[in-house]
Amino acid sequence: MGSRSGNSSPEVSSMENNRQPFIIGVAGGSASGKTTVCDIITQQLQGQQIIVLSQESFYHGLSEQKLSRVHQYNFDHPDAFNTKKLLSCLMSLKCGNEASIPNYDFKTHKNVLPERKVSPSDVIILEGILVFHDPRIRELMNVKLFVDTDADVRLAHRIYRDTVEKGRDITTVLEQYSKFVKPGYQDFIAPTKKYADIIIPWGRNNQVAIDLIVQHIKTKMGQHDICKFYSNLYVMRSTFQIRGMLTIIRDAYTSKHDFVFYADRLIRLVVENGLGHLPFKEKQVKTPTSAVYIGVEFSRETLCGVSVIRSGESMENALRACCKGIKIGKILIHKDAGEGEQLIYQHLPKDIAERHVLLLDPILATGNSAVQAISLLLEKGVPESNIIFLNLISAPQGIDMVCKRYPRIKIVTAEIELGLNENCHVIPGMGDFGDRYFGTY
Ligand SMILES: O=P(O)(O)OC[C@H]1O[C@H](OP(=O)(O)OP(=O)(O)O)[C@H](O)[C@@H]1O
Repeated sequence: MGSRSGNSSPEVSSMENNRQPFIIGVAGGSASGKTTVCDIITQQLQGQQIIVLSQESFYHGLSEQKLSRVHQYNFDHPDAFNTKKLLSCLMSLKCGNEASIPNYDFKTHKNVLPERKVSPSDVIILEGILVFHDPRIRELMNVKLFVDTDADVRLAHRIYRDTVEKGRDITTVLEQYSKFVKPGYQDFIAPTKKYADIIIPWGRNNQVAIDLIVQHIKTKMGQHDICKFYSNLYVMRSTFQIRGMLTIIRDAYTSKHDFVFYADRLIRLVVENGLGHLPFKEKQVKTPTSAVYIGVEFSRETLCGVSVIRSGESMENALRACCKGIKIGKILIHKDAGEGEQLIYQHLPKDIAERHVLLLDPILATGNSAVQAISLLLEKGVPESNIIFLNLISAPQGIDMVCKRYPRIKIVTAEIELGLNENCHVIPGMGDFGDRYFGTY
């Protein structure tokens, strides 16, 4: 039983990873304004190659029998869509290959040939009433938006669209609405709202919501791009819990007590995540039901922590809680505007060269402190590949500096920042972490 890398993230080669597009899902009820949202996003993401796919292209063509009773056909049910085909097209584009998109004709309700050939692009926007319904499709999306429009507004849009623009008669439109559209929304579409990263309360002039969405997408795209570039950078999978905690500790008005509480919770998650990158050995145990469980075992003797004083010390408790009795060394780096960073204190385990090192510092800004700390560890004989740098937030500039200089160390972070301001402070950041955590402001 050999020792293996316990990397929990999917291993994707950087070549494959480099071609992966950024996928935005836009869901919402019929006539909710999805197309307008897609248009605005497309306009604002200038400079990117963007393709917009509509779930409607993936409607199953109707047989003659179904066509003869087309008014009885439920176009608002998940089974109306060829989800298998949609999944294969998205997978193909995600892997950097061309995809063949069906050509659904709304007049004849048939798929007509030829299919539309779509080339891989930087961004794919997939819009449709039920694009969040299938978990496999949701899983492929980098950002999920739900356009939340009041039912009466949606109905009014739909009546206008179907009568004025499509020439249908009002009685049929209303019948279809009460029989299929409304129940379809309640049964299948509204329940997918919970999967959205952002719920857009829609109105024609909702500029604030749009600005926020575009900023969020740009941030996520920045993260996506930098992750594509550096295969040794691991950004924790974002959940509402994690974003909620980050929202609290980024908020300038959060009390010291809450700051410490939520920073500790997040730090614990980052530490657990970092531990997932350590080597492990397979281990079999017998369970109380006398069954055999084939698990894994980590070797604690070959591990230590090193905190960068002072903010890094806030991460020590979490590491101790996860690894009882772990040795933790310390490094103090003094920042001097004139002379740059200087190492002024170090206390490290004597046998550090034989250990895997979890380097602790909650903020990666310019990367200067991290470079000082890492170069000391290398001087002490720690192999570069044995260093895992754990932090809460990382600026792209710091990531660039560390990853370029030390391509074999791993960085585990909860979120990537927009950048640095003129004072080299992380933006949006969370202020001076040490001051807020230790209450020294
Ligand atoms: O990537 P860099 O540009 O080097 O900046 C990151 C450093 O800045 C912060 O420490 P700070 O100087 O605020 O000291 P403190 O931890 O003592 O508060 C942080 O904890 C890092 O150590």
